[in-house]
Amino acid sequence: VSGIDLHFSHQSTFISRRQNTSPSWWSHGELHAHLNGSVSFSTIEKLVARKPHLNIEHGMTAIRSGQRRTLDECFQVFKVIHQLVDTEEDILMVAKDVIREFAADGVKYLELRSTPRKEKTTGMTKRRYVETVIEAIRQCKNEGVDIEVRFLVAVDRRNGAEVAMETVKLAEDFMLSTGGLVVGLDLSGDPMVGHGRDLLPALQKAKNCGLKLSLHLSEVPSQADESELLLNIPPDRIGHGTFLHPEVGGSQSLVDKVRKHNTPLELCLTSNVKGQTVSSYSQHHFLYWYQMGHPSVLCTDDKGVFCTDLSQEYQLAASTFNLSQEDMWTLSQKAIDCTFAPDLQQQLHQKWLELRPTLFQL
Ligand SMILES: CC(C)=CCNc1ncnc2c1ncn2[C@@H]1O[C@H](COP(=O)(O)O)[C@@H](O)[C@H]1O
Ligand SMILES: [Zn+2]
Repeated sequence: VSGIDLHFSHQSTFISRRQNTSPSWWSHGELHAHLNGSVSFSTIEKLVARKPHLNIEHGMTAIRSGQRRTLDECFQVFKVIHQLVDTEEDILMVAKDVIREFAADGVKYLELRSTPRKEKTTGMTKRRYVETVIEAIRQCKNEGVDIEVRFLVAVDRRNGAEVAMETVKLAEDFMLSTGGLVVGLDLSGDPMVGHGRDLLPALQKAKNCGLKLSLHLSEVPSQADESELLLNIPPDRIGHGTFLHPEVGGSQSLVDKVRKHNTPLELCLTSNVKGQTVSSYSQHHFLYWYQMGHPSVLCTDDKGVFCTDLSQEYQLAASTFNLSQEDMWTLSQKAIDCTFAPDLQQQLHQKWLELRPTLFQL
């Protein structure tokens, strides 16, 4: 059975089971979600209706079950979505929809990340971009959506050192002015473009001013030197880390650095399989790190683009690696210790314990 077949069959199991039970599977913390990659089908439809002249169809914004794309093709998808999301109204709608959808999936703690964008044609500035996401988080809170949301400002590696430094300053301003809603900085973007050495001063500055750092590292095989360098900062979490270990062309020295600092990994099964950096679910590096007892957190990456959600990622991990409900519960519980909101951790642990009995009735 190929990974994709597995994916498909689990999706049906997941849907039929979910109809009869509480929406919460193992209680969820989502720590790696790019805002514009998380836009659902129904939100895309609303955006397309607002901008019919763009002639964008849903097939251009999502990679369905059974489909795989090269990394390059995946990054083209983000360009299409960015065309659809280019005003403050769009950002507000997209962010609120994404937050509500994670909540409906049972996610109780969400760290969203997004790259501030300036759009000349609509007058949107990077500052207004971040303010609008913060506004969406506040509105959801006021509307009683049952989820805690924090925000990471993202640096797109393609834009170079100067933009990275500006983004860090913006993130620092918002960290200080939002009462703790902005908690960190993400480094993402096409891993084939740019080099982390140029971004080191900006990342270092972010760390020094108290922003937590989550860096996409070794997402492709050619990044070993960059990872050596960036792991010295050290980051507070690692996105993907697909090619860190020696068996896939990384090195023991990289693994040792990650282990020395006990740096948690954010692992996104569907994203890596559909983006073809991992050949099948069973080959995913989740197993390598999980067997080592290293902190590993299941995440969606881009739930809209990859047509998944966090429950489905947990279900995939459980069936692919033969994990029990108790294992999954522990995995979900340990994710709490990896969040960038230490002020919430005690409260989240309490919430997870309260939800536990309902989860084991499945
Ligand atoms: C192509 C592929 C397999 C994607 C998954 N892996 C990724 N690797 C690096 N950066 C990413 C990935 N997914 C999303 N992003 C970043 O998130 C952005 C979209 O969300 P946003 O506009 O920042 O709100 C993309 O433009 C890109 O900068
Ligand atoms: Zn990512």
